[in-house]
Amino acid sequence: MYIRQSTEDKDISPSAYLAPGEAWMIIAVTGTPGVGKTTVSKLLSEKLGYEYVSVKDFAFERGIGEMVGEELEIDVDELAEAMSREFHGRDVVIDGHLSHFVPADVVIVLRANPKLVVGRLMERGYSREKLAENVEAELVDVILVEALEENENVLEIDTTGKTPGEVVEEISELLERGIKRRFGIVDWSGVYDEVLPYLRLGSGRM
Ligand SMILES: Nc1ncnc2c1ncn2[C@@H]1O[C@H](COP(=O)(O)OP(=O)(O)O)[C@@H](O)[C@H]1O
Repeated sequence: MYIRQSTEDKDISPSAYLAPGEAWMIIAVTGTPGVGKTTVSKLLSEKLGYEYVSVKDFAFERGIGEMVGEELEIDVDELAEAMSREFHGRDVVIDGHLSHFVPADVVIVLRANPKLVVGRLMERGYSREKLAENVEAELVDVILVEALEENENVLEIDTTGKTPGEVVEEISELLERGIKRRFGIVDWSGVYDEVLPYLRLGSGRM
């Protein structure tokens, strides 16, 4: 199991997100599929008056990546380059589980109890394998760890038991307070047994 680092909660002024002279802000919203990225990103962009951009649509429209079966496999370097170029000088909320690979002023990592992720992905008709892959990823903090490797400014938000509006309020408040880095706020080890039947090791295929 992933060994959690201690929570950091640093108070820094809001302007610390932006380099001197920059008046725009790029916010990346990432997380495991099903945690609520699209719902929260759209609401957040409305509240802030920012543009909303979906990584998937952006990549598809510009021919970044290639179709593998029914899925678009996105080249993250190409994505990061194209987004940096296009979003220079614009206020944007980027929605997608690859958004943390794009240069952003802050990365919001949404988290949700893996039990919720199971329910939402089953509803979407995910295959057993894709379901397992994603529930495991949420359980052991895969996206959070990647985001921390990619960006200094990472805010982890637990959406469990909250409405999308409450999540957006929490994000706005952290941004207003100028909090640049906060993580280590969830621990899913307690629900491991309950989601075990949905994991790859639970199906004897490890
Ligand atoms: N606090 C919350 N934040 C975001 N989504 C939530 C929340 N509570 C329930 N939901 C629901 O969870 C689902 C998340 O779907 P979606 O936003 O498409 O996730 P993702 O983009 O991460 O795959 C939606 O049906 C949404 O209404």
